[in-house]
Order: sequence, then C-alpha cells, then structure tokens
Amino acid sequence: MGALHLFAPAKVNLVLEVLGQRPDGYHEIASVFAPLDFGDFLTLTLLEEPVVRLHVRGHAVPAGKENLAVRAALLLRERFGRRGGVRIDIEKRIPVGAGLGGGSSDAAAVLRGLNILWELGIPSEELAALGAELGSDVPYFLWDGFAWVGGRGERVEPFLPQGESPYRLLLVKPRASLATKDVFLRFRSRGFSRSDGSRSRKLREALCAGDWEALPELAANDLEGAAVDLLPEIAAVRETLKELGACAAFLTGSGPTYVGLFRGGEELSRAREALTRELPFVREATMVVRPFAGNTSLRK
Ligand SMILES: C[C@@](CO)(OP(=O)(O)O)[C@H](O)COP(=O)(O)OP(=O)(O)OC[C@H]1O[C@@H](n2ccc(N)nc2=O)[C@H](O)[C@@H]1O
Ligand SMILES: Nc1ncnc2c1ncn2[C@@H]1O[C@H](COP(=O)(O)OP(=O)(O)O)[C@@H](O)[C@H]1O
Repeated sequence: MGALHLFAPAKVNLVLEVLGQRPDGYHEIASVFAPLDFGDFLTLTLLEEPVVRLHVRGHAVPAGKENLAVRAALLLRERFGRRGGVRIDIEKRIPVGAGLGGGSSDAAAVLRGLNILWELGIPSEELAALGAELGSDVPYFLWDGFAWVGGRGERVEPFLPQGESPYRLLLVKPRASLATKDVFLRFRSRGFSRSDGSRSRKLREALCAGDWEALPELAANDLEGAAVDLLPEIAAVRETLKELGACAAFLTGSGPTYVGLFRGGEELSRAREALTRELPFVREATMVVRPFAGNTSLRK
C-alpha cells in the first residue's frame, strides 16, 4: 500500500484587512499570506479497510470527525466514492487556535495527498472549492508560496516577491488560544474600523518590486483590536517585541500569536531567550520565498 509524506506549513498574515460583512455572515478580507519554514508533518498510508484513522503526536487536536484532516479525507471519499481507507499520522508542531493556520494547512495537505494516492485527478480549481467547504484558509494552503487573498479566503492570487527576505521572524503565543469566530464577532460588535484593501495591494506591489523595506511599515492587522479586547494580556507581547528590537510586531490571523520582524540575528536571539522564560510558545521562523508552483504541482 502506498504512503506519502507531506509538509504542512504554518502561515502568517503580513497584512490582514477586514473590508465588511457579507450576506452569508462571513467577512470580506484582503490579506497578504506568507508561508513559513515551520509546520506540521503528515504521513498518509493507504489502508484496505474503508476507514479513516488518525494518529497525532505533539499538540493536542480534536480526534475523529472534528479533525480537519479527517474531514478532508471523508469529504473526498464521500464525493469520489473510494473503497479503501487511509491512516493519517500528524506530527503536530503548529500550536492550535493560534492564527497560524495549522488545521487548514493539515486539511490542504490531506486533499493534495489523497488526490495523488487515490489517483483522483481533481483539477486544482475543484480541489480549492472542496477546500473552501472545510475552512476559509484551506484554498490558500493548496498553493505554494506568497499570495494575496480576498473574498472570505477563496480568492487566492499567488505572487513571487523579488529577492530574499532580510527578516527573521519570532512567533510568540501566550498560553490562551482564540477562536476565529469569537474574534470576528467582537470586531463587529465593537464597530472597529474597516479598511479598503489598499494596504494589502501596496504590500504585494512592494514585495514584487523587491522593496522589503516597506514590510515593517505596512504590516498590520484589523483584527488586532478585537483580539486584544478578548485577551488583554497579548498587548504586552507586542510592546515587549518592540522593546527587544523587532522592527515591527503584528498579530497573525485572528491571533493570539504575535509576529516579531527582526533584521539582526543577535537581537532575535536575545528576544527569543527573554520571551522563552515567560511564554509557552516562542519560535524562530523564516518566510519561504519560492517560485509559485502553480496548478501542475497538485496533479503530480
Ligand atoms: C482570519 C483568518 C485569516 O487568515 O485566520 P486564522 O486566524 O483563522 O488563521 C482566516 O480567514 C480564517 O479562516 P478559517 O480559520 O479557515 O476560518 P473558518 O473556519 O472558515 O471560519 C470560522 C469562523 O470565522 C468567521 N469568519 C471566518 C473567515 C472570514 N473571512 N470571515 C468570518 O467571519 C466566521 O464566523 C466563521 O464561522
Ligand atoms: N488538524 C488540526 N489541527 C489544528 N486544529 C484543528 C485540526 N482539526 C481541527 N482543528 C480545530 O480547528 C480550530 C482552529 O485551529 P487552527 O487551525 O489551529 O487555528 P487558526 O485558525 O487560528 O489558525 C480549533 O478549534 C481546532 O480545535
């Protein structure tokens, strides 16, 4: 029986703008997503019995049908009627409910992997539509690289920044997690101001022109006020990152993980040591700038 090893990267939102609420209740966003060299590892092993089994090491995640990776496999089986089953092993390194997109990345990896192992030949657009049924972030993870993302997450426009990022990232998450839904609800009920999408467009243009200096100025997240309302202690994380030499500190996704951008390795090491003493999850990472692989990578 075949097996496939997959890397499911974490993401950060370099800019996250909320443009308004849609008739379906979701929010229209404009965002720049960047993939990291840090993520989960998955192994998919085909089984003869028609079952989907899950084995997880590392951070605790929901078992069974609540798990997005399992849901991705069940969705494919239901739509494409495969007889066999699959065992999904996840080495869960991305913290859960962190704004780093871990569950969505696992689900996308399972969609990509089973499309290959079960020889389904699903074209990338159709796979992305299936992904959107599982979660707003899933379509992004079916692509490989930086992307401008719009709609509720289903509009994914990959782009290739020029040159290499001069920054190292420090990801810092307090013990508590935040549910995306609660953060959007708070955003609405507090009437936090909305954006017009120009920041995301500007950042995409700057990175495509190799202007990495624009990143610390443009990095921002409209959900930050709502996340801080729900978890006031995270405001201190931002301040500490700045005091420790980050050239920018911003929230990723619906939080509560903060991203510190560092130019120098020494400052980053000092910040990492200082924060590790206080907080449970502190991790260095790099944004992965690589050529956009395009549709064909999904059909391999
Ligand atoms: C905000 C973002 C930005 O990357 O990040 P995360 O913090 O979750 O990573 C995402 O758009 C999140 O995507 P995802 O985590 O897949 O969300 P979903 O499961 O689809 O939605 C969870 C809930 O969040 C709200 N939601 C989500 C996305 C969106 N564009 N508008 C919304 O209002 C809805 O209430 C929905 O029921
Ligand atoms: N494989 C999985 N990995 C992480 N979270 C999962 C997974 N499957 C289901 N979930 C659930 O999805 C929700 C969002 O988790 P996650 O994707 O880690 O956060 P975020 O959307 O903030 O990036 C959590 O409630 C978590 O319990």
